[in-house]
Amino acid sequence: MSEYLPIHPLTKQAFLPYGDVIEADPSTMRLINGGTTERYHALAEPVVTGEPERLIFSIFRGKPRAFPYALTMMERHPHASQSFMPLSGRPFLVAVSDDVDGRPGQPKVFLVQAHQGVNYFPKTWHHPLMVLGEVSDFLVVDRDNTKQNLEEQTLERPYMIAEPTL
Ligand SMILES: NC(=O)N[C@@H](O)C(=O)O
Ligand code: NI
Repeated sequence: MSEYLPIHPLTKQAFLPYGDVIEADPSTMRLINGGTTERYHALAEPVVTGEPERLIFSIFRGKPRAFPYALTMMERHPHASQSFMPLSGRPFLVAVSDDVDGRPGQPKVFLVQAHQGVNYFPKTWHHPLMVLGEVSDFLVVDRDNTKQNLEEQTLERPYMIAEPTL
């Protein structure tokens, strides 16, 4: 029987080794436009290395995952960050791993609230988008020419995720 992984709330601190949390953090807020707009400044920094140094915006329309869900693989993007910001007002799941001699270690699972997004650092092992409940759209910033920026690895053993209580 595969091990069930706990689902953690997403916090900046907990996600620090893996990427940025994109949310309206009051400590980053600056009033602009004559006080009519709150700018939550520099929440994450998209990065790209290696030709073509081209970051693009895309929309991912993801289908919901069925639970209990088996994590059997992880991926990473060596040459760029990758960010996901929910557009459909629903939470989603992310799973990330430390790198262990070039392979993904045991995944950590986080519940991302509808007002939060994530920006994976380059080379962060993560599972492809995991949507909850209904088809959901996400604004994605990552590197063009994804085929040369994708490394996938099967996990040494599968891990299970139970359906999160929202
Ligand atoms: N392959 C692709 O564009 N998507 C994945 O990178 C993902 O993290 O969902
Ligand atoms: Ni990815």
